[in-house]
Amino acid sequence: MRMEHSENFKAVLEEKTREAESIIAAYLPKEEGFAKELAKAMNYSMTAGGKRLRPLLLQESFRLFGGTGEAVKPFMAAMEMIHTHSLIHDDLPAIDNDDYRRGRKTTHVVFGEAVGVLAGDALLNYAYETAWKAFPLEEHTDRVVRAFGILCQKTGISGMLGGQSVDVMNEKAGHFAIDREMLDYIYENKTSALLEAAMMAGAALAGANDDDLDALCRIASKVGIAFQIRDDILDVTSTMEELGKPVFSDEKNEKTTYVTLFGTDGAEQEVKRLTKEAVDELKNLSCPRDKIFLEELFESLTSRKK
Ligand SMILES: CC(C)=CCC/C(C)=C/COP(=O)(O)OP(=O)(O)O
Ligand SMILES: C=C(C)CCOP(=O)(O)OP(=O)(O)O
Repeated sequence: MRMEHSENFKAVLEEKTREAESIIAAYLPKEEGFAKELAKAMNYSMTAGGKRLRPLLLQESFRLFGGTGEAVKPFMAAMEMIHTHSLIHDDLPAIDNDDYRRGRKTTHVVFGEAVGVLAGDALLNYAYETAWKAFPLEEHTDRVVRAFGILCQKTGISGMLGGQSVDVMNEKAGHFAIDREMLDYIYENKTSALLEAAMMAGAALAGANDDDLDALCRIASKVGIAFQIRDDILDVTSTMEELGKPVFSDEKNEKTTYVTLFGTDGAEQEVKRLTKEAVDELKNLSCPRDKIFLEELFESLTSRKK
């Protein structure tokens, strides 16, 4: 049976999301000068809302390992910039060709395709420029170096971009052309890699050791795959009003997903199994602070309605 979320969890989540929003807002590029249109396009999607999951995970694992200080803030903003870059590019005509995201017309629809491509690129680059601002904020600069390396590695060919490149092949292949091993590679990389980056970078900034980082990587990997499978399920069961993005997008692009391979019930079973494994491993993780919020967050994410 799924855990019912406490009223307290909902209130704490809202408060933490609001805090993440204000931290992100403080690092957005200024809309001025000749490149004003580019900054506007970058900020258009960054300010459209969204769950702010990756900054929340980063902040929470920083807290779990007793992190203090300000260096976590630019990293939180950087995580959301990387994620938002990925959404802007994912929606482009050359990839999913979707017109709505976060309840608004997509960036390329509003600003044109060229500015859409550039806004995605600029956000990815600005993410590193932003994370770099953590150096003067933390006296243990080795921690910042480590977190920075994690961000770079999990975003590129050995992470998100590697996964997305195979997902693009998936789109061209038609239903059932992709087997489970390849699908797991796609989900592990296009989706889990950023959750892993968030949890590992947060813990690295707090001074966690290699074993802790490995454990967080395994946990975030499972949560990420479950999160992506839930996204597949919502694509065929929810509505555009609820999600703020088009439904049946996977079908339109003839993508193989957990739903096409195993049906909605089979996909649900996988979400439950992965969530349980992630929560169990989190319970076994030894860290100085309580893990209750994170456990409830995992449960809420994988059973989410949007
Ligand atoms: C570098 C790029 C472009 C990365 C994209 C990463 C990603 C997880 C996109 C969303 O996947 P999706 O297409 O399954 O989800 P949605 O339903 O949100 O479009
Ligand atoms: C990985 C996937 C499924 C892309 C959407 O991510 P989110 O569902 O976290 O999107 P926002 O809330 O940030 O808009």
